[in-house]
Amino acid sequence: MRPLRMVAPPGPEPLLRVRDVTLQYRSGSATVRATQNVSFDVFEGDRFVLLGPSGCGKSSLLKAVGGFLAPSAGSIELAGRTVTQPGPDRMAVFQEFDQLPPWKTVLENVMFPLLAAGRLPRAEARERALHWIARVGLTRFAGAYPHTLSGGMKQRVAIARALAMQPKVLLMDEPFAALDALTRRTMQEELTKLWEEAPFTLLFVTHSIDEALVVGNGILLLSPHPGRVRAELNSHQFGLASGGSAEFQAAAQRIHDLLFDEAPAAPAPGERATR
Ligand SMILES: Nc1ncnc2c1ncn2[C@@H]1O[C@H](COP(=O)(O)OP(=O)(O)OP(=O)(O)O)[C@@H](O)[C@H]1O
Repeated sequence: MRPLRMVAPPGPEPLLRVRDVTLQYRSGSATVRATQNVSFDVFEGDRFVLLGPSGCGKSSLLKAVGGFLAPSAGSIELAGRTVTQPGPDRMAVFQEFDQLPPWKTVLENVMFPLLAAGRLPRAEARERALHWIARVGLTRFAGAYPHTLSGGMKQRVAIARALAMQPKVLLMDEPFAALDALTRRTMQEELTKLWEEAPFTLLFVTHSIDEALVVGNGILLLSPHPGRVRAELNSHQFGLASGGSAEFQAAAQRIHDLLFDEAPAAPAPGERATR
């Protein structure tokens, strides 16, 4: 299938520029190729989703943007600088609930990166952390330890901790995948609301088509292992309320077909086929 791409409007420079990135792992004498020649741009304030089947290299791409995995070919630039190592300008939220040190309270967890990065003196770090804890609705739990919180609450702490750092880009790797369906929906809603209150730039990995449509304003579809770009779609018209609509269902079906090669990919309005 030929990849589809949005017709790029002339505009500002991308904040994140990923170009022809091939990622591979070496274990002993074997080499595992995770992605091949993947390119995409993320602009400031985008909610950009990487969507694809298990093993297509979504997490590896996020790791590479995070600076934890060097491309074997291609380049990654953030704000015009080549990414070569991790940095506090890229904070990550993972799926695992144990990403919060259990011996630190919610407040201490959110303050920790601010202090470790030397961003703020303690009093200001505390004030900033309390602000973000309030933004995610956990003020009453500021003194609680992670083991006393539900999965959704732990993810909210992780989001507060990341956003308190005011990263250039927030990296989220299937952050809601381990939650029950209702909580997952609530978390998608809360994340979207946080973004609407004060937009940030998001790079979000999921293998749920519905989640991609709700969370993202742009979606990169990746082919199965090793991941190559299959299509890039605009999804800004969808919010949580549109979940059951015919338009939403049609978009979900179209993505499904593109991902699994089950229908000829006639370009939709605003898209064009490229090589
Ligand atoms: N540390 C590693 N060492 C060797 N191979 C790895 C490593 N991490 C990932 N891989 C391989 O790279 C490929 C891409 O993995 P990755 O986790 O990036 O995919 P994914 O799309 O995020 O999958 P999932 O949705 O299942 O998390 C897979 O074949 C995987 O087995």
